[in-house]
Order: sequence, then C-alpha cells, then structure tokens
Amino acid sequence: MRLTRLDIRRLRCLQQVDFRPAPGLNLVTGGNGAGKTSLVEAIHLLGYGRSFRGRVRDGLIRTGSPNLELYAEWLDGQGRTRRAGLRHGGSDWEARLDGAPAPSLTELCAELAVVTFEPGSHELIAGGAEHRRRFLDWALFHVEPAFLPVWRRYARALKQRNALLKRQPAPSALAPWDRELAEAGESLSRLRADYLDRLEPVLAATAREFLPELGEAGLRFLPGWRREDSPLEDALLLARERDVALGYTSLGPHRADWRVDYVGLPGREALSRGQEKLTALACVLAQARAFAADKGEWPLVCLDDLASELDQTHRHQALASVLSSGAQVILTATEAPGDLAGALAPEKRFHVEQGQLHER
Ligand SMILES: Nc1ncnc2c1ncn2[C@@H]1O[C@H](COP(=O)(O)OP(=O)(O)OP(=O)(O)O)[C@@H](O)[C@H]1O
Repeated sequence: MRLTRLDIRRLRCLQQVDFRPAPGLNLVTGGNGAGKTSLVEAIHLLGYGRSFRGRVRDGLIRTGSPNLELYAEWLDGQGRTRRAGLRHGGSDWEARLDGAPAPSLTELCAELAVVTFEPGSHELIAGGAEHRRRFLDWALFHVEPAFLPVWRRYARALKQRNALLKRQPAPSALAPWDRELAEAGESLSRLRADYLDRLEPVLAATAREFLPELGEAGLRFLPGWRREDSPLEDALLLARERDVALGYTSLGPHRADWRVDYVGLPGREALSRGQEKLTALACVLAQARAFAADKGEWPLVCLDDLASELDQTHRHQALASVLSSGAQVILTATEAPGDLAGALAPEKRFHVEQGQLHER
C-alpha cells in the first residue's frame, strides 16, 4: 500500500498538518519536541486504533481540543484509491471508510497495514509478553481471516469464566466455560503456532543481515499452557481449584508468549541493549516481509528516530533492505543523516517545527 495523503488535525502539537508523502523514502526532520513522533503516531493510529504511546484518551488529542481528526488516502495493491477518515474524542469516535460509515475501528485498521519501529520497540524483546502477543496478533489479524472470530470467541469465554471465578463457584460449575475456552483457545494457538512457523525462516534471514555474529535465529512459541503435555481443556480442569482461589484464569492463550533464540547465545538475557534493538528491528521487518509474501504488497513502514537506535551500518542495512523491496518508508530524525545518498536518497524531505510541517 502507498499512502498519498494524510491530513492531521489537533493531534498533540500538530494543529493542522497536510502530509503528502512520496512512494519511496520520506525523511521527516525536526528538533526535539517538534512533532515528528506525533506524525508517526497519526499514521499508527489509523493502522492500530491506538498510538504506540498509549490510547487516544491518554494525551493524543491536542490540549484544549474536544477531538482529533485524521483523513487519509492511499493506493492499495490493485492501484485503487482508498479513503479513510477518523474523528476521535477519546472515548467516542466516528470513522468513515471509502465514503461510508465504518461500523468499527477494527474494520478501518484492517484496511491500513502499518508496521512501526520506534524507540520503545525494543520492548518487543525486553518487555512483557503483551507486546509480543500484540505483534503476533496484528499479523494474524491481517493475513488470517479465521483469526478475528476465534480471538473474539476466546476473549468472550475468558471474560465470562473470569467473572464466574470472582464469585467463588464450585469448581464443577466451570465445566461449560472450560469447554468453550478450550475450543477457541486450541484454534487460536494453532493459528499462532502456524504463523510463527512461517515467520521463523523470514526472521532468520533478516537477523542474518543484522546480527550474523549471533548465529541462526529461531522462534520459540510459548502457548500459555504446557501444550505438549495436555490439551487445554485438561489443563483448565487441573487448574480449576487454583483458579477459584486466585479468582482468575491462570493459564491459556491469554498468557501466550514467544521468544527469539540465537544458536550462538544461551538466552535472551545475554543480549546487549543494542542487540535487543536490532533483534526487535529484525522482527518488525520480518513481519513486514512475511506480510508482503502473503498479501502481495508491503505494509507502510514507519521508522521513528532510527538513528538514536542504531549505528550507521545497521541503519543502512535496514533501509536498503526495505527500500529494495519497493516499500514506502517514513523515516524521522532530528538531523538529516548525511549518508542517505544513491539508492537511499529520500524521495521527499519534510521538516517539522513547532507542529508545522514544511516540504523541502
Ligand atoms: N496533548 C497535547 N497537546 C499539545 N501538545 C502536546 C500534547 N502532547 C504532547 N504535546 C507536545 O507535542 C510535542 C510532541 O512532540 P513529538 O513527541 O512528536 O516530538 P519529536 O519531534 O518526536 O521529538 P523528539 O525528537 O524529542 O522525540 C511536544 O512538544 C509536546 O510537548
């Protein structure tokens, strides 16, 4: 997909910004606090329904304004122009897709595929499991039509089982919910495991470009219970008494996780901070590549403040690898990097200052 237009109104310091990116590399420069990340957050919001810095109600709307507005146009894989608009007031929102009201933000996000690497992205490796589950589920949401209904069914059953657990039921009263949770949970785990199997060789190839010294990268799926020992329904049965005492469901796909292991390293703890960041970048780019292989088009790639995360060699490698595939990239930096030339020369340059965007 290729973003051709993004109008931003009242998002953080961006009162009124009209962004017209080029198909390839777009460089956005600006000093600290100028609004570069806010621009990336606007794109991310359309693709995920939230910012990577939190929900809309957590400060994304310009102070003193009742809401923010976004309007985007992009070309899809068939060259058709698509349009989306979003007005978000924090708790209430209104969205339109191709001129018609969008019944849910999910529907809007399904149309605009965006991957983002930003200074917080190393959490994908160093942070809690929810970051990695979100990463996994984003990909499945886009490439696997069976995913969303199964995920919703699981979330509903989990909510109901947890509500019941809070009332300290007799353990046998959990049986119907265990069955429902287990059925949806087994399907969800199969989809996640299959996706990670497909992603693994793509990640290994990407990691080889960035971190060849660590040896082959592999992915290990942790489904949220000892899946190799027992089906989920049996595991839930065995956990009933404990769950009643705890008041919540202690195992299942809502506790799933995955990790990257390198042949040359004994464990994740052994990664340096720079290696964590490079591994996170390899994961994000591998996900974009796997998406392109499945869907026949690249997601929009946003690289916020890449220079603060990576040395010049790795920055070059990452950009060269993404741009050679024809992806559209939005790259932000405090200063224009002096080394972006030849195949890495930006097609368009923008500068943000005090929330105003200028094309250079
Ligand atoms: N709700 C808000 N209303 C108005 N201004 C806000 C709001 N939230 C944040 N800001 C301001 O918007 C700016 C946000 O800047 P942003 O994070 O996009 O900067 P940046 O160019 O990425 O900077 P850096 O290089 O420091 O990361 C800051 O100046 C901040 O004070």
